[in-house]
Amino acid sequence: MSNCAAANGAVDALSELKALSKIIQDSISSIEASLASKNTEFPSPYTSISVESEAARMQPEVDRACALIISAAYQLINSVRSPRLTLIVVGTLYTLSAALGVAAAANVAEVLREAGPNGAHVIEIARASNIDPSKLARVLRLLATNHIFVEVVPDVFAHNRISSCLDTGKSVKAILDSPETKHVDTVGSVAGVGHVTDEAMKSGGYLQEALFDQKFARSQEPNETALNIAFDTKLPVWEWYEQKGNEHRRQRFGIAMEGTKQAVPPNAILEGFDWKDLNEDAVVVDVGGGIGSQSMTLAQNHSHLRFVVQDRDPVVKDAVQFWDGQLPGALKSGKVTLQAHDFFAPQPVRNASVFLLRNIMHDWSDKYCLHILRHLRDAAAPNTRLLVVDSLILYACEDDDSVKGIPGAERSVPPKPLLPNMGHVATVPYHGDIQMMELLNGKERTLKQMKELMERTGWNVVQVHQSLAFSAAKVIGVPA
Ligand SMILES: C[S@@+](CC[C@H](N)C(=O)[O-])C[C@H]1O[C@@H](n2cnc3c(N)ncnc32)[C@H](O)[C@@H]1O
Repeated sequence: MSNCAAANGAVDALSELKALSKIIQDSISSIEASLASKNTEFPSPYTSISVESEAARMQPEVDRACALIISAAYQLINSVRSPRLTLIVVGTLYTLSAALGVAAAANVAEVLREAGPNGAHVIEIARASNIDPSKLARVLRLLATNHIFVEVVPDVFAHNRISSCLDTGKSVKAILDSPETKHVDTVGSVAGVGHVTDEAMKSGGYLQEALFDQKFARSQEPNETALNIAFDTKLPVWEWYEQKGNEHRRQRFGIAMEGTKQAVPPNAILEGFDWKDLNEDAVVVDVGGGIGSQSMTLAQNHSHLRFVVQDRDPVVKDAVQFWDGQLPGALKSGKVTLQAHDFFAPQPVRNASVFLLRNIMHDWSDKYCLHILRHLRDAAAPNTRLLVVDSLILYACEDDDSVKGIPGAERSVPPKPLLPNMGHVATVPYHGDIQMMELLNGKERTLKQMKELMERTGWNVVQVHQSLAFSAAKVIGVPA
């Protein structure tokens, strides 16, 4: 058809399919070579997840090859599948999110772990949550069809590698005895599934209404969003979390932030910034630090640093349990301080070596980010550094206007015919972008947009650390 974009070189269809499959084949060969040289194995889809079994994927060259395979394979699927069918598949993807949410809420993963490798009949699985087995079977079958769980024989389900990540590690009895503390002392990825398949997905159902509403459409306010329509509230999400009846959601969200570490190399915060070069007792202020999951990783790896984790008062209270459980003594020793602080008020810490803002800028529209950054600039000493950790969004096309000249700002270009932003493998930050819009009128930004906000508030960008993963890119600023 003549009115389709002639983008990406517009080669003939079969040549494009061959180019994509060559990317896949070359990447598999590269994985094979890397693993042979390090004597490691690629994890089977039928083994449970563990830190050790993810070792292969943690090798940068394997990670890069996996990224190319994911993008090329997804592009290949969309090239060969009927386009009308693709729209139906994408339009009904919410059923997959809903099914995942049900499986997590019904503690299916914990039941199956306790049942062992042969799995369990759906009647037994459903008993633990007292839900209808025939309906649960359909939910699990949709998931198994999408490679989450395995249907071993009709109506009998067992774990695979992906479904094993839905396991909190707690016993079914412990969860049923205290459902409200299901996520406490877990790695947080199941809490993350709960967050995205509950308040986030439900808000997403009202995105059209929010974007076409005359008042909400161009709003920068955090309480004029799809979430406000979905949950019939006038409160911004943070205050809504603090309402009676929402305690479990607030606590789950805090633990879900700990879980975001699992979506990237778990120690991603350690990379791209010279933490070890900071002086003994240098103060890192984790602004809007949640329960302090990033500071926790830093404290566990850099014992010479001090941390002030700031957040809203109820979150700071949740944080005490987290620190006492994971790093006993840190609070008592004074190495770590938890502080209730509103980042729209003047910053009380004036001797910070680092102001860390992780997953904060993306929560807020430009108007509010400028306030946050100005308060930090006002409290900065000459040698204070601002470390913004967020996703950096790329256009889905080539971008001649991108930032140049700052160390780390240049991006490598993927082989054609992959999209310049790498396509599907980089999709999570784009999901996050829409999620920020639904929940808060926030957004993920390009490096150029981030740099502009920092410069308008007296911060010069001096270094960038790129990452395709969600919330793992770093932008480092110094006082101008
Ligand atoms: C997306 S979470 C990020 C948490 C943490 N930085 C991390 O990456 O794990 C955003 C945090 O900002 C906090 N927050 C929201 N409004 C705030 C405010 N006005 N002052 C301080 N913290 C706030 C929320 O309670 C939440 O913990």
